[in-house]
Amino acid sequence: MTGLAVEDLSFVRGGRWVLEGISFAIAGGEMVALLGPNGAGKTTLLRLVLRLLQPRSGRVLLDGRPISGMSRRELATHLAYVPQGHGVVFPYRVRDVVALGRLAGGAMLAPVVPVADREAAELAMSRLAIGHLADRSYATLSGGERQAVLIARALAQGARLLVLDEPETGLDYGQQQRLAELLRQLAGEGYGILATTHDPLRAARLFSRAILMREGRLVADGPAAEMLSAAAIADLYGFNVASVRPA
Ligand SMILES: Nc1ncnc2c1ncn2[C@@H]1O[C@H](COP(=O)(O)OP(=O)(O)OP(=O)(O)O)[C@@H](O)[C@H]1O
Repeated sequence: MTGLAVEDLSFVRGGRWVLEGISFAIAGGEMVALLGPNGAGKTTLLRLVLRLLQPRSGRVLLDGRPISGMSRRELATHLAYVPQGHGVVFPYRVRDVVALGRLAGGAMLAPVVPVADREAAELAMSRLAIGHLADRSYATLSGGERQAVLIARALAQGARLLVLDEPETGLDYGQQQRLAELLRQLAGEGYGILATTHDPLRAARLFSRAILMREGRLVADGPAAEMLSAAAIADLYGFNVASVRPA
């Protein structure tokens, strides 16, 4: 199948099963939220999908091919990662950070960035409406601006599956709305989207599907509005349903 498939994935860390028997698939056009309490294994799962960790058993496939047999370059043509914007910060110009997305796809480090790569970077910046930031230092940007730059970098990469780690963290309300609109548009164009989030009420509105994890296991997978009912949220995070306010 096209898209991402995770098959019976398990991972052991320090003699402890951190993930067990995780299976799901994401097709182009799907917007999938990954939720679960702290320590549920969400980051570990993303790192396995990105091949930054090796599973104890099971496998990850992209467009039907196991990622274990792909070169880094091939992997980057299928899948782009948007980390949290407040990680390590380099004092590069924004246009150079976005152009780095092209390097992931195998463009050569050259004194002059090839025209096609420069154009892909410019297109991605205009898509995110950050052209005015092109010559600013990434280190001086706000959290929301950094998030937009990292998404532009992922789009410049050309991959059709986007994996985002808590993309709304640190964004104000307006920026959250703009991010939501952009993700919807991308899904409408056939991008597959997998994002971790700690906000089930927003996830229920924004995402078409939700995957819920607890203690290293997948406990539910289905339409977001259905999976993230007040009762389901209370059960997942372990508190009284009466304290969940409607969205
Ligand atoms: N580097 C590490 N060394 C040892 N244990 C780790 C390490 N990273 C994560 N863990 C443990 O693995 C388990 C899964 O962690 P993971 O970070 O995947 O969870 P998470 O769902 O992403 O949590 P959070 O919502 O807090 O980010 C947890 O029990 C965590 O303590």
